[in-house]
Amino acid sequence: MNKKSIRDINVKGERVFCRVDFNVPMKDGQITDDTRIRAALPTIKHLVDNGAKVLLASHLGRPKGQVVEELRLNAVATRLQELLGKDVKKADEAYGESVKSTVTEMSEGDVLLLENVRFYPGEEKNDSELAKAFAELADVYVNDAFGAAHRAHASTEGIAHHLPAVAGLLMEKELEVLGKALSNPDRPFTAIIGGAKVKDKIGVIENLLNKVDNLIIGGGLAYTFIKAKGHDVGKSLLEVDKIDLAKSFIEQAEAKGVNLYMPVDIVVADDFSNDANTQIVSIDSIPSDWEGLDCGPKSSEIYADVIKNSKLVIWNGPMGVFELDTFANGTKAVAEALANATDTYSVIGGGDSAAAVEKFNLADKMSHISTGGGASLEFMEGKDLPGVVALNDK
Ligand SMILES: Nc1ncnc2c1ncn2[C@@H]1O[C@H](COP(=O)(O)OP(=O)(O)OP(=O)(O)O)[C@@H](O)[C@H]1O
Ligand SMILES: O=C(O)[C@H](O)COP(=O)(O)O
Repeated sequence: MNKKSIRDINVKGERVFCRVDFNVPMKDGQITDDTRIRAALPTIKHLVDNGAKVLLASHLGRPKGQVVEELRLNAVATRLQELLGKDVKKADEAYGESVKSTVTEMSEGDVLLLENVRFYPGEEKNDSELAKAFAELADVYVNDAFGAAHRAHASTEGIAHHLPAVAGLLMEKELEVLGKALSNPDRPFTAIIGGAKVKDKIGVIENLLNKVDNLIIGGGLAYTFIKAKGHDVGKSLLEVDKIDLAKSFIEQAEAKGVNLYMPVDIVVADDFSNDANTQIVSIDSIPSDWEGLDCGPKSSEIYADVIKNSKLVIWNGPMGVFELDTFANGTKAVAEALANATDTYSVIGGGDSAAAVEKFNLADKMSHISTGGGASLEFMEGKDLPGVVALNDK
């Protein structure tokens, strides 16, 4: 990474404004998955152990520039305090006079969690006044929020123009793993792209077609490819306006010598529910009033074989509607193949693929699970992430 990190600077006695991504899933005021808080601990501990006064800032949800009581960071502060094993103070604002006076009273090694930065309209507008107000609280800016690095917001981008700005350890690790995969991959290199729609994955397929040896297409987007091959898809998810694009991806793969794998069989259902009637059919015989909701067992076997013979696999997007157990087998088979492939370095793009490996209790068997859904997708598309670009070069 050509950006400075907290390892390159001395933080003793410094007030550090550290942007983290504590955008954790919540239900009835309780955190249902604290992975993102755990992932930020190495950076927070580094800052604490090296005598910084640590101000943590994060968004939670999408409150759209106003205070939403359920989206306060109080539960996050409590969980962080448990995980860190030391006091974490929580401010009810993210900047301003009362926060400033709290910061004045901080000692080296103290941790203060600021309020949800998206309570302020200036955050998502990347308002320079708000960025300055955040910067006034601190001497140094650290960005450890890889999950929000694709957003050019006041606390992820704007503030970096007003303070010395470096990456945290999580940010550094994410960029290192994903960066190596895209620039200098161990081969054979396989990408597995699933999820709902072609539309959301155009950029990533385009970019990866120039880099991978194998491309596996699954999930809802596979049906547009199956249609492009000339088969009827019944009531399955189909993006009519993307059929030509799918055709061109199939042609490009051939021209570039990329092995393109699509489902050979699928699980079709007469209803989008766990109790639907289902059957396994070959892709050339999808019944007209049924919809495909998962890859079939033959497809899973082929995919598992490709995975086993790969040195590096990047996975983004589930193979079927894994949230419903009836249609989770294809996604589970891919997760299990990755878990069993001990010579394969497995990188899980965040979002639903990360949720799927958690659901199947296989998270600890993966080499790297990204904390960023949208951010890892944009990175894999080859886009610059504004929250990274704004940091100081080495
Ligand atoms: N055959 C299918 N028909 C309809 N929906 C499907 C099908 N296969 C997968 N899905 C749905 O696609 C959704 C995931 O799609 P999405 O494109 O958001 O994936 P992702 O990129 O992993 O997620 P994120 O955007 O959170 O990173 C899941 O909710 C899943 O149920
Ligand atoms: O959950 C995420 O992907 C990040 O925290 C970014 O959240 P956002 O999509 O609301 O900007």
